[in-house]
This record gives sequence, structure tokens and C-alpha cells, in this order.
Amino acid sequence: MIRFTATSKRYPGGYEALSNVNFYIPAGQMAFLTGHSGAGKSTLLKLIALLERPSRGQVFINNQNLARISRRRIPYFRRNIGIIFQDHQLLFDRTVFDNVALPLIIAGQPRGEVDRRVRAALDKVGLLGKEKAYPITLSGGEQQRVGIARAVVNKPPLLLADEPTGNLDPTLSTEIMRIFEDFSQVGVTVLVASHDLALISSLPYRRLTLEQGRLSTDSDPAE
Ligand SMILES: Nc1ncnc2c1ncn2[C@@H]1O[C@H](COP(=O)(O)OP(=O)(O)OP(=O)(O)O)[C@@H](O)[C@H]1O
Repeated sequence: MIRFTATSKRYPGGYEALSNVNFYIPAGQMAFLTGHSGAGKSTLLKLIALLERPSRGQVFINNQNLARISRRRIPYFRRNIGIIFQDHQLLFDRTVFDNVALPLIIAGQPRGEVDRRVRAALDKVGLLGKEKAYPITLSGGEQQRVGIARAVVNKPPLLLADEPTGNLDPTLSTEIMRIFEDFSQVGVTVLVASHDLALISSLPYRRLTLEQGRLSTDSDPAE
């Protein structure tokens, strides 16, 4: 599903954020990406979402070489990826329903389909009944779950999360991880960048560790 082959990323200032990274994550796997601050975790996720391009090497998603995707086709490619950020980037002047509906409305889905899918997504994250609420009235954990519902409302086969539990206490963090596990169990590939080692160590998933842009370890407790 995700393949990096000798992938490097040098930013315009000359800083090499990723150096010769190689790994493969099969479809349906859940994995963590960890490493110190500045190790290159966000950069790696950005290369997958085509928010940045590698300076050397390749990134393949579903056997598709991302170098072959033109700028014009990037929005269509991104519909295959749900992205969750630490600061969930919700619209505070819109209801929960409207926040989650946004990707479907942009994709031109008919109203009935939007209603049905938004409710299904809110149900998956345990927020049915909060459709009319405004994000400001929700707790941090609930806001993060709205962000997850919005990321999955298109049913993307791939979910990327960048520090999704950064602002949450351990109990809420565990709840968020459980939601990701549920998606992975129905075949969604999930890659979570996090430096919460206590949380990661408590879960039986593969762990890719970056150290100054290099993949220093790749360990899978299942093997
Ligand atoms: N657009 C950019 N231009 C120049 N340098 C950048 C850019 N984005 C990131 N960097 C640099 O690349 C390095 C890796 O950054 P990245 O955000 O990928 O790390 P990270 O592991 O996600 O860190 P954190 O855990 O602090 O978010 C950092 O030194 C950062 O300053």
C-alpha cells in the first residue's frame, strides 16, 4: 500500500529532513511512525499526501508512483487519503455535521448521500447526536473525533494521523487509538505519527522510528 524506495527530502533551505528511507506497509496494516521532534515524521506523511515531493527516490501508494501524478490530479488522489492533524483544524463557525460533510460537498455528493455518510461517520466515532453542536462546545477528545469523522467520511483506504493524541490525556488517547484500530480491522491502512512512546508501547503494532531523517528501526511485535 505504502512504499518508500530510497526516498530523501531536502527542503529549499538545504536541510535534509529525510535521508534514503525504505519501507513497505501492506494494505490493512496499522503502524506507528515515531522519533524525536524534527526527525522527519511530518515530512514523511506530507510525501504520502503529496503535500511535498521527494527530492530523491520514490513514493508508491497502491502501486502508483506519486511522481507520475500531476499537480492537477492531486485533489483526486487525496480523496483516497484521510488526514488527521493534532490541531484537527475544524471550522468553528460550522456545526459538527457541516464540518464532517465538507469533503463530501466538495466532491459534489448529492444531499441524501451526504446525510447518510455523515451520520455513519459520526456513528463510528461515537458522536451521533452531536450533529448540531458547534465544535467550541465539545471537549478536546470529542473535537479530535470530529476531525477523524471528517477524515473517514469519504471512506478512504488510507488514514494518516499526525500526533492525533498530542493534546489529550492518556484515557482519551487510548480511545482515539481504539477508533484507528477499528478502521484497520476493516481493511483501512493506518499510519500514525506520534512521539507518545508510552501509548505506542502499550499497543501491538509495527513501529517505524526515524532518527534525524533516517529510518533507524523497524520493529513489528507480531513477527
Ligand atoms: N517547509 C520546510 N522548509 C524547511 N525546512 C523544513 C520544512 N518543514 C520541515 N522542515 C525541517 O525538516 C525537519 C523535519 O521536520 P518534520 O516536521 O518532518 O519533523 P517531525 O519529526 O514531524 O517533528 P515534530 O515531532 O516536532 O513535529 C525539521 O528540522 C524542520 O525544521
